[in-house]
Amino acid sequence: MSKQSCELYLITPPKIDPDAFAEDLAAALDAGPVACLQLRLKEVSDDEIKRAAEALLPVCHERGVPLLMNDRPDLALLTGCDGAHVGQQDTPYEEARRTLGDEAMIGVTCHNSIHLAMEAAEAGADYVAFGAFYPTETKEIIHHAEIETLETWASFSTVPCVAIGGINHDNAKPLIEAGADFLCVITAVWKHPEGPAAAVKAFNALMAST
Ligand SMILES: Cc1ncc(COP(=O)(O)OP(=O)(O)O)c(N)n1
Ligand SMILES: Cc1ncsc1CCOP(=O)(O)O
Ligand SMILES: [Mg+2]
Repeated sequence: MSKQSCELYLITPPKIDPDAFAEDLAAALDAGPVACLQLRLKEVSDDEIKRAAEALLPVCHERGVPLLMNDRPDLALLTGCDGAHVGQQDTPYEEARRTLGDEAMIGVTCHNSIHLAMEAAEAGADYVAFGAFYPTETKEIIHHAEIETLETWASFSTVPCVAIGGINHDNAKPLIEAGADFLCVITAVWKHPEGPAAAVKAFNALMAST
């Protein structure tokens, strides 16, 4: 079967008990293809992030799923993550690349800006992320993204683009149709009423049929 053109990119819930979450994660990853997981824990100690990475790395790697560290290329290196995601206020892309080396996967937040995305892509980013597309309770949103930005990006760049922000099964289709290579999701997977595995299945069914 050929690979579908849009894939699911998961981020961890904002707060986790690493050992308990490792079980939810295993169930989610076993439910269908997931391209990548990002470990995103804000306002916790480095030790907590390291403990979480230790618990989640084997779950991801046993299933061939790369684990990216949010914000902290230094901790990505220390814990053996496969890469990092950096925002415009975080470690600059070039420094992240120097820290992690050529093989690492590094993504960059570009809000709604083709200009930022071109800078990131020219510098060597593995993907550019646009968002937030829809209202979200996960993060206070300053930058809102338009679906046309995905279309514009997809029309001329071969660097993959990620769509993020309030994405759920009911609002995802236009993002897929606009050319998003990845849908990045938190709430609609981890808080799905039927559980994360059902959510992963439903996203994959939607992406396969769009
Ligand atoms: C895939 C992806 N896209 C965007 C973000 C947001 O990054 P940033 O703007 O640095 O905000 P925080 O996530 O650090 O609060 C992301 N993490 N992942
Ligand atoms: C980290 C981040 N960056 C832009 S929106 C967002 C949160 C996405 O979470 P959710 O899928 O719960 O809306
Ligand atoms: Mg950040």
